[in-house]
Amino acid sequence: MGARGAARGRSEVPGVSGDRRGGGTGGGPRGGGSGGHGGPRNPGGTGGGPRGGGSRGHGGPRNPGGTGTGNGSGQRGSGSSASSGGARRGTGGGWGDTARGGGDRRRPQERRPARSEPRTAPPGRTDPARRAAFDVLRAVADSDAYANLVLPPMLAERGLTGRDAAFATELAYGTLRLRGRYDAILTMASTRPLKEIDPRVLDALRLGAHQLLGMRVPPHAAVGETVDLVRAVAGEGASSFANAVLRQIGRADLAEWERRMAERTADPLELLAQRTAHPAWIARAFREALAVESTAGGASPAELEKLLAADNAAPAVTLVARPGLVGADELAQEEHDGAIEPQGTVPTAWRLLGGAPDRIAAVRQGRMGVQDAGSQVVALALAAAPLTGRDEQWADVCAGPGGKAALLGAVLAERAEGAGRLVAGEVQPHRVGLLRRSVKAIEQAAPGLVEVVEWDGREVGQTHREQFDRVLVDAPCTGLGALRRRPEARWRRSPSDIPPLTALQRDLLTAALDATRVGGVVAYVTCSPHLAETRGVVDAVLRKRSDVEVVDAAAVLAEIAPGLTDVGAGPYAQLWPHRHGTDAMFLALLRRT
Ligand SMILES: C[S@@+](CC[C@H](N)C(=O)[O-])C[C@H]1O[C@@H](n2cnc3c(N)ncnc32)[C@H](O)[C@@H]1O
Repeated sequence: MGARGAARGRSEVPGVSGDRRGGGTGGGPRGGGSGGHGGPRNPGGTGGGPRGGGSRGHGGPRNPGGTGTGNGSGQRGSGSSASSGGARRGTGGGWGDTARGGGDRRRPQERRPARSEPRTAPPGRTDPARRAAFDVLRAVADSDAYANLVLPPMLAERGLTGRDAAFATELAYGTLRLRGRYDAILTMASTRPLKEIDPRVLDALRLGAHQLLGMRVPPHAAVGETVDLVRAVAGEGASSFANAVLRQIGRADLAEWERRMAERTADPLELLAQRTAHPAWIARAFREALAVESTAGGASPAELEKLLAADNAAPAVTLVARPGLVGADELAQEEHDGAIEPQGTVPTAWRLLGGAPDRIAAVRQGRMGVQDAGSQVVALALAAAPLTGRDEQWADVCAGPGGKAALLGAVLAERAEGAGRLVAGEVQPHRVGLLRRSVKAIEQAAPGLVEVVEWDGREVGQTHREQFDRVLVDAPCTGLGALRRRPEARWRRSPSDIPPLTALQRDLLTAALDATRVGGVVAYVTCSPHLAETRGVVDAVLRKRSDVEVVDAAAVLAEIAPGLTDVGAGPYAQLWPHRHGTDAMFLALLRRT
């Protein structure tokens, strides 16, 4: 298991008491998000904080790279600022002084504190929204916190709502997401190497850069407020330095900074990675995966750019209507009321049209849930893969927090008419708790159908030898396919995370195959397109076995979601945010022979 899997305890951030455990994933990578692509209750993976308000409408014209500056990563959609988004766009379409309201309009040098003031002012001395964004960045850096778990409780505890909450959310998430781009610009604008800058000052500079280049905050406000923040957290000397650097950044627009980046960076991939704010190793891994998974015989640079840009845009909130638990009439009524619309390609998927998901009764009751459409369709594919003989004993080997288990349970309840059993196992105790909550509605509709267990999935081959007809391995992975949901995730990962994860993934897949009866089907799923975690794992396991055949995943997907085309070269399927509007889910379907 990876290093970040462990529980992370309570927040030490001032004014935050939220749980930022993130959950880890065994492989830890996805943290709170790990069930991200699956979990109806997955706070980390589904974005947090006000949605909509900040995300739409302020990336715009100043962002020619097209990478957007979407705010929250989306799936949760608290709705608290959904309506404020339009208002915030206001006259200039940016986050101007007028939109922010209040605040000291004097020039930075006119706002120097009196000599008697302490060098480090207490929180609250600065603009509260900017201070909140700053504290989130510090929590991410210092305590390995997950931004989308830290920010919402911080906003609540500090009484930041509406526009201020949306501003803080966009500022924190946008800065975290685009950190690589801003660091490249800061390197050019600063007289000091970044590694010699006080980390607190560097985070504030990143926030300032995002206001200047990504949020269309008027330069005097972006610079002045950030300099105040630096003064409050690091003292007068640091504030002069910050003032000089931010003024330098404000002298050029993003297009000009990108032109300067291009002058300094010879490697086109590294330049693209910088412009789209991705670590170069991730951009390279995506390029390789696109090349292998492309039916057109190799990915074009333009397609890679689209993929990287898609990571920087907040995804729409997608809901799952769990079969048998939500009727067509009820869905039609919600659609008629303007609450949802069909997602378009995945039959169970619905797009939330604003507000918080729990405004919908079926969501409150667990009959619907928040779940990426890609997560839905891979679970549906396991349920639809052709199979002869008995079809009532199913298992989900890595089930927490339970998004896919709930969908599988609903399908099985409909299909098996009382005879079915879904064993949903998870290794982390607190995720077992989340899993129990996720399947509650299934339990009510079909008592006894779902059995939730705490287990190490690597052992199911021995403990449940050849018992199951269908088995899901939704493996712990790097989560590189869901970066759009987790602002800081791309900077946390490193290539060294891959080997321990792939070892775990191979073990889990091997165990799942051993736990499947002859003729039964296993779905191996990751929300990462990294070839080492996808084909690499499946091929390595298949090389060691002669009792497995590959089922054409694209053909199964074509049956259940005909609109979902271009899913790769086969026999596996790879979904992509820029092609399918889903997380980058990988699916392999394997039959025991
Ligand atoms: C990708 S998540 C699963 C998401 C889930 N299927 C859903 O849709 O909500 C992977 C899960 O595997 C769990 N895990 C990691 N190592 C495991 C192991 N050895 N046995 C069982 N579960 C494990 C992690 O704790 C994590 O909850």
